[in-house]
Amino acid sequence: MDVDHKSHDHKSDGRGANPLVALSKHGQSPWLDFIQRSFTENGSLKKLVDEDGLRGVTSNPAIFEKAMGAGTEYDPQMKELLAHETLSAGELYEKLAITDIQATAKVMHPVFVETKGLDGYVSLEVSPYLAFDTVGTTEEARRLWKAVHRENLMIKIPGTKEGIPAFETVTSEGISVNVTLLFSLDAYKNVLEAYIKGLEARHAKGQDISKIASVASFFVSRIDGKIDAEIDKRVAAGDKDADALKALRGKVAIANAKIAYQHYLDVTKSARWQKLAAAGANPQRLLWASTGTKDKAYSDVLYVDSLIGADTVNTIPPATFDAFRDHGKVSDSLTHDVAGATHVMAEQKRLGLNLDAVTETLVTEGCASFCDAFDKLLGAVANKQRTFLGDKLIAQEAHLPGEFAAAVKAEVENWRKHGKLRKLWARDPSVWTGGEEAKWLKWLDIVDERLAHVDELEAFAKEVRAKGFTDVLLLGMGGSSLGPEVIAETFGGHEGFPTLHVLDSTDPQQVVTYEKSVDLKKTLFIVSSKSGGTLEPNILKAYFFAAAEKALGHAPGSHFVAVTDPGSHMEAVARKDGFWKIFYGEKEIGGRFSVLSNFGLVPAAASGLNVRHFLHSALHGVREAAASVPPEENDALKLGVILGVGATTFGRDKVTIVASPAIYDLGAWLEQLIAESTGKRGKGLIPIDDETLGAASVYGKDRVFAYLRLKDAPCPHQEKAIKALRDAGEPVVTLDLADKIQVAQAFFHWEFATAVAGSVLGIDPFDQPDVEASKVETKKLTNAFNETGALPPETPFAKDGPFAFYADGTNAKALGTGDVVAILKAHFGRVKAGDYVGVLAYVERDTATREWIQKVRLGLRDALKVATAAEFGPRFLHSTGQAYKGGPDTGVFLQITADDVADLGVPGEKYTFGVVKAAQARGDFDVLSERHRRALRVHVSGSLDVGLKLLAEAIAKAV
Ligand SMILES: O=C(CO)[C@@H](O)[C@H](O)[C@H](O)[C@H](O)COP(=O)(O)O
Ligand SMILES: O=C[C@H](O)COP(=O)(O)O
Repeated sequence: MDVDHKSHDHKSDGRGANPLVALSKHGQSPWLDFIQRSFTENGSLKKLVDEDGLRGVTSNPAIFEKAMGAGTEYDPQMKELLAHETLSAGELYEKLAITDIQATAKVMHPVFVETKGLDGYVSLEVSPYLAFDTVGTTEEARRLWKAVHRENLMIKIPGTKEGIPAFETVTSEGISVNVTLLFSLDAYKNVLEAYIKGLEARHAKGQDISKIASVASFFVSRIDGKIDAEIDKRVAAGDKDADALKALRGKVAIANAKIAYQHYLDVTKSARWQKLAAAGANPQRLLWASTGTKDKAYSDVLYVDSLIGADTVNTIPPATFDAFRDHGKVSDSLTHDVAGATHVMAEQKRLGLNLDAVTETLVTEGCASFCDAFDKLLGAVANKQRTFLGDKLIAQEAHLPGEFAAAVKAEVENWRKHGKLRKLWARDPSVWTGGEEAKWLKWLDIVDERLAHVDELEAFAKEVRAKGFTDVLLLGMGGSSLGPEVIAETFGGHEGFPTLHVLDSTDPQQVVTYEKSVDLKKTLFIVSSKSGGTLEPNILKAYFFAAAEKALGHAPGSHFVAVTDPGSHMEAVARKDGFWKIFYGEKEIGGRFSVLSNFGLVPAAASGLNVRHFLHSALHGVREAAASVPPEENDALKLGVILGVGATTFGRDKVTIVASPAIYDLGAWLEQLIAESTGKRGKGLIPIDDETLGAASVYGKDRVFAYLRLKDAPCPHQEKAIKALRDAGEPVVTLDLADKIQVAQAFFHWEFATAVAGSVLGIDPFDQPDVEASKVETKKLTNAFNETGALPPETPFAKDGPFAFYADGTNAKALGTGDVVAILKAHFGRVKAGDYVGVLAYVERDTATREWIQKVRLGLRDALKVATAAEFGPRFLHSTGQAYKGGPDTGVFLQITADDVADLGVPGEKYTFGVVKAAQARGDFDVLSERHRRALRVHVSGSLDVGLKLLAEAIAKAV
């Protein structure tokens, strides 16, 4: 086509009638099967209307793919849109397409007016992903009809089994439709029937049916493509019917179309139709689509020349349009030799060419190829979008060894081919185990939802500031504390706002340390518990409520805020105690997916973080992971696939988190997300956080490194070590954050990746069966304490100096009764390649103990060449504890408990904080033992400092 706007060289230039113009004299309207922005804008389209009698335009996903997929024509609008809105690739595409459709509709409108609504249409197709979804198609048709808002629009709906009822419904609502992808006579008959029914329904309601137009797009050339190929195959194989078969070459598609037209004529003659016609109904014309010649042996205008008839449309691709202008032959070909067409149809049947099966395949293939084109198109849009947004987005780059990369590619393609990403967003639990997953997916929408209400959080922030609090002390565990902790550690203090502290321990000393670090009279307490029933936040609330009351000299409710799910026990407590405010969480979001809900946002706002800005960054993460961003371009999905495939195919299940110092605490949140979501039923990922990077030689072949780098403040040691790991062929995924605020984006990115990894692993990422198990064991022990005034007695299997050793029978037998070094040697001697060691310390988590545990774990890693986890109880129980108990049986655990220097009472309870912590450690240990894990507990008596020093020395000697 003269897309370059060259002058036409056709018979209207003095060499006779333009065949395109002549078509209308035979009742056929030539439409153009093509759209491109520049073609519309530069006047080329109008020229076709003026000179060639063009009377309509059609588009489809493949056409838009060609238009938008390459070049820069659409860039200015993309940039303009992205400057004002945060859009997914699908939303962006749709806006571009609608602009094109509206511009085209404007050019075609005079035709619409002139032909009194017979022609002048432009078609826009519903998403090809919806081809087998009646409800989705119906909704999308309504939405696009409204969004484009042009009387000369036709919405294109595929004529599949599912598309036809949608077509009938929207016809009855007054929407003009082009039913596409029709290959078989039967499907066409059903479509025409649906059209009539839709009109009848509307007419029965007394509504106008005269403004509805419709065409049925009957595909032609693709039929010959398939049938001819079969003919050629059989002829080449020496078929006995070779001559008869050859006689059908290039004939079946046209014969099929001619017979369809006969059906049209019959129906429009019927009394039923005449009744509608009398009420103003327009017939649904047949539109010949796929009319470009594919086989060079045929005339390049075969599918135009042969299909001319009254009340029909031919949507002609550009090259064929030009060819027809040049040498098309106009006659009433459609009704010519119908008997011959009937004979061809009978012959194809007799010769077993099986047109029915062919047309069925063509529908499936047609839908699939539009999906492929749409994937390509959206991929191109997503790519551009990423370029235009630049630094506003986290940049992800994966460095994977060849085999690993190939397996990831294959799994990503599997997601694309099976539309799994769309299923995930459609909350289809079959993405995981087909269980309860759909009930836990509100985190997918929470950013949009919270942004819509962000002014409430901003008002809260203002009030907190006005009240002059100096500190905010958040009391909560796991999902209710780790997000706030990342916010506190990453963003620090804000001028004029209180400092945020997060307490997630029952260690009496740690509770006291926090109490002393704040001014109780000027502290805002945030009691944070989704379920509202978790032991720790309840007893911490009891403790600090009493302490604040004492300090203030009056009921301290006005200094307390609760964040909890509606209807929880904590809500009742907050009401009873006159809390200043209660903020609600979403019941359909699990704790570890709750950071972008009020669980993260309320403490963020209270500490002065700009929550609007924060949520806006998170929104980029949401849009980047959207259903419309094809898997290959969808970084969050790819990250999940890398983690899942790494574990399932390559035994690389230790997700080693490396984060730049300024965002280091993200690892603590990630640990919970990854471990609690995936570590169950003997499978899962084991997150390894905060393990200072070593040389490649200290690692086994069981790691995937996730490097979260703050672009302008990377750590030189990490940079060097990561480079060395990459060079050594270790798998490394780097996520570059241009700004700390992108921690918000990282939250969503990882939530999404974790959900995807869960799917690859074949588990439900939203439950936590083994966390519950140790809560139950703990409860039994605290109940026993309340009844008897003591925890049930226990006997060590060995003792050495300040150390007493505990284990279940099997473990104790394996470890013997030697001295501390011998026992530890036996314990760590059980570590094999691919295992990990967990050091689980139930002591105060402070600088000294953190340094101690780091030193110990690095010593273990370097000596044993395995991954190590360094955790503090009871905090990790609500985090990695799930995977240690429920995940792969590759953990070797050293639990450390100690005498408490001083204990603290829990108001209203017999037990103390010390008792609770001891019960938690024992509950944890009991479940580890029950699961036959390799677990040893060492209890340190006397001075903790001395005990830990001796223990470190013993460990060093043992390995
Ligand atoms: O369905 C309509 C118009 O209603 C067309 O846009 C239709 O999609 C196209 O003609 C075909 O997809 C083109 O098919 P083909 O030439 O690639 O076989
Ligand atoms: O991760 C969740 C923790 O177990 C705390 O649960 P919660 O928010 O219901 O108190």
